[in-house]
Amino acid sequence: MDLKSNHTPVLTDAAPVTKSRLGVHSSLLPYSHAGTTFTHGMLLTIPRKKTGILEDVRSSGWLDAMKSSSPPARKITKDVGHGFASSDSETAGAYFSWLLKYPSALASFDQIMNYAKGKRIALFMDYDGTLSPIVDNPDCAFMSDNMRAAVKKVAEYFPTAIISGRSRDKVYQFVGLTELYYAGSHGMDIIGPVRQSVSDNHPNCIRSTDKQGKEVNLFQPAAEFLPMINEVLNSLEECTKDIKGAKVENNKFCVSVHYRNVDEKYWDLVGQHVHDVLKGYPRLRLTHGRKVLEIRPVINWDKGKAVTFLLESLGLNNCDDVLPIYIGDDQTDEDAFKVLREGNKGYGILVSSAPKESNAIYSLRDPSEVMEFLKSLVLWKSSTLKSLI
Ligand SMILES: O=P(O)(O)OC[C@H]1O[C@H](O[C@H]2O[C@H](CO)[C@@H](O)[C@H](O)[C@H]2O)[C@H](O)[C@@H](O)[C@@H]1O
Repeated sequence: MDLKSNHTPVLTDAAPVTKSRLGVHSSLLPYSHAGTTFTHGMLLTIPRKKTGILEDVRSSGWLDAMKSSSPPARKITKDVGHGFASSDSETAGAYFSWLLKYPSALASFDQIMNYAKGKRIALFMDYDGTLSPIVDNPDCAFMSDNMRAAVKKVAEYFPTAIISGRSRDKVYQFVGLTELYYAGSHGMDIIGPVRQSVSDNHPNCIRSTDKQGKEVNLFQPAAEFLPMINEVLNSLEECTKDIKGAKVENNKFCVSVHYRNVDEKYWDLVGQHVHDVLKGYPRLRLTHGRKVLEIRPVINWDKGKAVTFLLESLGLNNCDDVLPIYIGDDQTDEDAFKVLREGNKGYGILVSSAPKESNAIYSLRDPSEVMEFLKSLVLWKSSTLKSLI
């Protein structure tokens, strides 16, 4: 099948951020959210990425989007006494104001658990920037042993899945835990438990076996794009090979073009090459991640749909006694936050050390806070279970 045609490729952010919070049931909102109004002086200016038709790199403003796509590593510095170094009090002030809108999931832990009482929690997490810190070399984004132990423990108590932009195999190599469910390629490659109703509803869902020989449902809604993705991967590798620091990553149903290690004066060149290659592939689209351009098939599927798919596979979708929690740091995670927010289903938790607009309800500053949150979930659950004995 020839998937090419002559339309203009579209440059999109993964999810437009809904500004209104009224769609969220008040019982799900932290106290400071219900009808949040920022008083004068507390207003934040949060940089938004540009969206639009992919035109010329320099004229369309998407070079700006490339520039603003990842907060500097240490924008907010911790200090033992009050949490921030005094030298950056303005940044710290902006962060604290932002926390009023996206309260810390650690500080609000009791409130979250209050809502979770009597409910079954299902946990979904992104990988890069959530379970592992952002590093310069994508091949070295290792998870710490402590984080692995925390994820392993949490998965003993709650159904847990990782939904990553990476290939499913790659994220499994990094995490190495058999007790989780994995979705790669931004949710376009999912292994979930066998459930007949799910395979009946999704034509591309087939019965398969996982690495341990266990029967599973394998769902790859973009399978037909594989030859096209491989073609684009080769072209992108070829045209960026002379740009120092550029790296093209094969994420199976998606391709990432990293420019984190490219001298800023060549970023537009990276963007222009991606643009030129994509001109011939209108059925592929481009999104911005953290110092990365992500190319993926134009299909009606994203991390939000992957969450719903996994909930269905686990027999947990549309159940009043289920509380899904999704933790992620990147633009593509917004789709998942949105699904939970709009369906009044559960909590999105944004991992960010810098203020940014999000569909999440809570926030955590960095992967170390994610680990604390996971440990707190385990403690809460084990003490709840003990109290029942
Ligand atoms: O959905 P995710 O699991 O968050 O995947 C999004 C991208 O993550 C990776 O890139 C990011 O992390 C790298 C390692 O820390 C970093 O070097 C890079 O700058 C970040 O953008 C992954 O390598 C990409 O393929 C994913 O698209």
